[in-house]
Amino acid sequence: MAQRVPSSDGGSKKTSRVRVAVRLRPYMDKQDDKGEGPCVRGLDSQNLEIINWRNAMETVKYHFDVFHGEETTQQEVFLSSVKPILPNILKGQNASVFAYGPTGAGKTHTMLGSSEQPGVIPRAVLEVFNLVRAKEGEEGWDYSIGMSYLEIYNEKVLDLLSPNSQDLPIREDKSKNILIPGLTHTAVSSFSDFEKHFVPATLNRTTASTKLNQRSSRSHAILLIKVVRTRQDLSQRQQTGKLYLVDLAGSEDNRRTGNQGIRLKESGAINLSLFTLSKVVDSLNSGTAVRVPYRDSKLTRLLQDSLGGSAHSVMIANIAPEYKYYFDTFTALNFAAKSKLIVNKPFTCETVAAPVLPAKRARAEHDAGGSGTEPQKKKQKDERKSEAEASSPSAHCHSSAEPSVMDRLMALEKQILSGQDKDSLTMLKYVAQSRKEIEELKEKQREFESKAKLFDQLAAEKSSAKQEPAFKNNTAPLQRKQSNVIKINKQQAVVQPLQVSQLQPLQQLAVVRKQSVCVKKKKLSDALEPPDGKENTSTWETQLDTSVLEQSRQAILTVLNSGSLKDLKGLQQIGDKKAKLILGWREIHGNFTKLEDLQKVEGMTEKRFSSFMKVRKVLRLHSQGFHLILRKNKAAGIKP
Ligand SMILES: Nc1ncnc2c1ncn2[C@@H]1O[C@H](COP(=O)(O)OP(=O)(O)OP(=O)(O)O)[C@@H](O)[C@H]1O
Repeated sequence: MAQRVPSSDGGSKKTSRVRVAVRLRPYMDKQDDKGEGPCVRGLDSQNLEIINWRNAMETVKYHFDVFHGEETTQQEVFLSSVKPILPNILKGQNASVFAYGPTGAGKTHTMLGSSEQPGVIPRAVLEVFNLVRAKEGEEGWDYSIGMSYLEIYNEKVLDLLSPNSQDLPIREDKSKNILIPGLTHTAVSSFSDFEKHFVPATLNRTTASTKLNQRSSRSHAILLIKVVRTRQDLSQRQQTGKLYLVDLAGSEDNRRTGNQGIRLKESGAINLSLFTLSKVVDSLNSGTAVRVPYRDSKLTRLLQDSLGGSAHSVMIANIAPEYKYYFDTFTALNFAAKSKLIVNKPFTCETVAAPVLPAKRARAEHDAGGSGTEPQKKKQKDERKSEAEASSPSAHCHSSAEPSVMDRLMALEKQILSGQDKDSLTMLKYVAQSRKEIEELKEKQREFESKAKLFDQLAAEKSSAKQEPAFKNNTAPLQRKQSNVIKINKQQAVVQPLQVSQLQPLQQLAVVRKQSVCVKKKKLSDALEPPDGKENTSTWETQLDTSVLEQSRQAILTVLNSGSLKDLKGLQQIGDKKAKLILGWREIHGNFTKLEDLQKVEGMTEKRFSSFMKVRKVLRLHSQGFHLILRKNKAAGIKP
């Protein structure tokens, strides 16, 4: 059985963190039915800015390992973000590349691409074959390559190489390797052999048309490439390196996708697993969590040995520039900003087995992933050799569904082999930059807080003075174009607080309290709002049961920390805008530790906060008073 052993090249001592690249897809006019222009744009190779949804005159800046702008080619994405991690697989280490982002933002384009523009998957697999070919015979190792391909659809693990299979279980062995018993693992001897299996299997992936994407991926597609290297001497040492290439399903806002029925169910499963992924990222990020919730979704369970644990990971967060993707883009950027702080510890997955009889050996290999018997391996090796020897593209003729892919990849291969990989130096820079980036994140947080203060001041003074943009660029400021449709929507979105109807019974309550509890003969509303406008808590708050108050505070705190947009809007005096502000604050700062933290949320002035608290207390009084009325009426024989 494969075991984790310290990497001979010292890999276990080094740490490598998840590299985060952000890719902005080109602006697609037809997707922007309101013609509002882009809401996000790149500043340089690592920075981008997005319009601040709280104030369209401002932008929020983000810094990532790499920013791929709209013009970036598939090859550039591969060279800078993926190619550098691939050699680790040949050393028995794990690597993973996953594309994250809202539906329609370009994940499948990035991972799979098209026959004209092949994406990360075909390029990475081709590169693995090239690396193996270059190593073969050297250093006394034999190599074999195998593949599995699966999708997670509605929380079911389905084998794309064997499409009629049932939901497969996910297991973990003693050495914490993730295994999927029953999953097809096919030995592949060449790139064309890989393509023969991969292309038809891709068509088995569950896709459907949604309002936002005509061919939307409804599942997480995970391609596993396993490289097994076996020592040529009698020691039988074997190392297994895994490469996960993951095209995640898009994060979706069902109000925009218009999903219903089965689409809605799929969407629920997609969002749940992505939510768990973000929780896993959060836990890993904080570094303090006792339990990382990998087991809460199939996706995170499967990625367990490639995220936050053992693998060299790259996340490509895909974003779209159209305004209608704004909220998803903002969420994706915040998710990605968290992910870049995860630290992975590379390990080598190696077995040291006693020499075994050929039959037993074949079985052991089958159990470890079906990397093939000795004659099979020889065949693979021969095939790889003959492929290497072949010089003309016609030598690579194959029966795949899309032959042009192969020709283009052959041309690509030549290009890559002759080109210079500038990325190794860049990789070194990232290590030195990590500390700096943490500081920058803190700085960004401080910036947010000072902006929030400024906003409060301005709101308080009701100043009509024009606000300065938060980030000055030489380029024209990024501003949202006016759209009539938006104006109408905004009006529709205004939620009128039900103050009159909910505060109405309070008068009765105050009277009841006066009679039954014998408190000061003072109107409750007077106590809540004394003439000087200051809250006189000592006169009325002390009349309440403090434990009830505390329970109430805790309940609100729970909603603030874990409530959805809808839950937040369910709180009195929290409308759509404020609920979003709270979500935004939570996204950036984490949980509220006490209710008073709410005042840190933009727009939540001291006065507003105090009136928010008053309503809470009033409602609590209301409920206490209501029970008192019931009790009193019951005693007097009055039916409710
Ligand atoms: N960088 C790009 N250059 C050109 N076209 C792109 C780019 N990125 C995406 N597209 C196009 O945008 C559309 C949506 O992209 P894609 O299907 O890859 O999105 P997705 O994020 O995978 O969506 P879903 O999650 O719904 O599957 C496609 O037509 C794709 O060709």
